[in-house]
This record gives sequence, structure tokens and C-alpha cells, in this order.
Amino acid sequence: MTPGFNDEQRGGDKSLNPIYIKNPHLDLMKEDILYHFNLGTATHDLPAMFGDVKFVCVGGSPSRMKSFIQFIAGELNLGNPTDEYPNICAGTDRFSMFKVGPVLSISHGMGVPSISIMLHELIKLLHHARCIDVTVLRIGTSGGIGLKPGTVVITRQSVDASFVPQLEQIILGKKVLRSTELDDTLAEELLQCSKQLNDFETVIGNTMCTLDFYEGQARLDGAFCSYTEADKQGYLTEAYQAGVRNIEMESTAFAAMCKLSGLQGAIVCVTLLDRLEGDQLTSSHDQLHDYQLRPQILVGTYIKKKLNAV
Ligand SMILES: O=P(O)(O)O[C@H]1O[C@H](CO)[C@@H](O)[C@H]1O
Ligand SMILES: O=c1cc[nH]c(=O)[nH]1
Repeated sequence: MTPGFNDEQRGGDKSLNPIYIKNPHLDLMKEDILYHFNLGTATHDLPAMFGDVKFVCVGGSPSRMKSFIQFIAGELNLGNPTDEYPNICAGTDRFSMFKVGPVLSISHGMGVPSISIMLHELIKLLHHARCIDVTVLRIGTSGGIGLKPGTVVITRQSVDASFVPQLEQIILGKKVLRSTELDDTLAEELLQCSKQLNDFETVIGNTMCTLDFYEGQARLDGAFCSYTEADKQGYLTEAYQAGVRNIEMESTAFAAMCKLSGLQGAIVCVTLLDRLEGDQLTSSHDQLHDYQLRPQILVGTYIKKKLNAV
């Protein structure tokens, strides 16, 4: 039996938000192997390892997620930022996972298929561990539209490449559309947090999720390109008019899967360049590193504030 979460285990308190698993087959399985995490219900005591998790921060790169756990450990006085934190998924090189106190930090690779695999296993992990009231935050990078590079965008709505707030998925050969609605209150709280920090520009806007970094994002510098600079500008201007302020590659899957599972979710991405001005990332390594820290600082401050308020 998979150790699922029910009302009784919640002590009857309906105000606590469980993780929703909508899969009757799981209950029939003797064990559940979370293959890409190298974890499983028969091999690991998931409630003991993860039962206290309240915040899960995710981002594409393993080194970013490792430095985030070091940063948050210092912020929460739970450890030293220079300490080494073990990779819980060390038995696999698909994803990296780190934990300090109630914060889990996981890499998700690039693109919707990769984050979608990670989120299936994360949602099951949180379910098996009987976690409640979990918030998931994507701390990422993106290309901005009409924003100064370094601006942080908190996603209001994640839209596809036609500016529609939906994730299109093929299941059993048929198109299934899923809503990408995010939590307005959480986005607003993060914006307020950034205003208090007063460290860098932050806006709330729509985020466009594409299936590719080059042609999918109207770049002129890929290996192939069949459109003009004017076509590119026309498309990005249309996106801007539809409320899009940044472009990345995971937000529709992130938003759809948070919504399906009842997890509170937010997407906080820094813009590395203004796509109306160019396509190549010409900023120095140090500048890009500084930009990448901004979502971490904002989300770290938010988590600290939330935990101190308890
Ligand atoms: O936010 P991170 O993880 O940096 O990911 C962004 O950067 C990658 C492309 O360079 C894409 O995966 C995009 O979503
Ligand atoms: O332009 C960019 C920069 C980062 N990530 C993206 O997906 N696009």
C-alpha cells in the first residue's frame, strides 16, 4: 500500500491543504519507485525524510539549486552557507535534490518534458511523505520583453506560444488542455516582499512558455531561421500587447501541475536580456550570475518571512 494522506491523518483539519494525487492505480501498487529521483516507498522512509517540507524551490540547473540551499540555510540560521549539503538524488544524474529544514531545492532540467517528469515524482513524493501546506516556487531565468535586463518577473499567467493560458498535452494520442492558472495572492505577496527588499526591479506579468529556445522564442541566431527581423519584432510586440513580459520554457507545465495537485505555486524569473534589443546573451558571466541570484534572494526572503510568522 502506498502511504497516502487522508482526513484522519490530517486530524480532521480541512484547513490544511493536502497534496492531491488523482491516480487510482497508485493504491494498487505494492511500492512506488520514483525512478528519476532514485527514491522509493519500499527503499526509503519518505515521511521521515520529507514529512516536514513546506517549501519546494525548483530551477533548471543543479548548481543553482545547490547554491540556493546553501543560501537559504544561512538565511534561516539552519546551517552555514559554506557547508556542503548532500545531493539526495546522488544515485542518479537526472535531477539534483537538496534539503535544509522545511526547504527542498530540486533541479528540473530544461523544457516542459523534463520539468513534467520531475513534478510527477515530486508530487508523489510529497503525497507519500504526507506533507501538508506545501508551496512550490520556480526560481528561474528568462528573456524579457520591454524590460531592463535584471528585472524580476513574477508570473500572473503562464501562456503558450499563442498567448493562451493553457498547457496542451497529448494523452493516449489525444490533445488534452490543462489550465495554467496561478495563485494571485501568492504573486502579490512576493511583489510586496520585493518592494520591501528594494534591491532590484520586480514586476508581475504574463510569462510565455515555449518548446524551444531559438525558433520557438523568435530568435534570429539559431541554426535555422526562416523569418525576418521585422517578423520577430511583430511577434514579440504582439506578445507584449497580450501582457507577456518574459519568455522561458517550463511555466505552463509548472502551473498546470500545481493546479492539478492543489499545490500553491509561483514562478519568479529574472530577465537576462531584453528580446526587443537582441537575442545573444552578451552580459558578462559575473553580471549573469548576479541576475540569477535575484529570484533566489526574493524567494529566500519570502520563505524567511513566512516561517518567522508561524
Ligand atoms: O529558468 P531556468 O531554469 O534557467 O530555465 C530557462 O533557461 C533555459 C534556457 O536557457 C530554459 O529551461 C528556460 O526556462
Ligand atoms: O532568452 C531566454 C533566456 C533564458 N531562458 C529562456 O528560455 N530564454
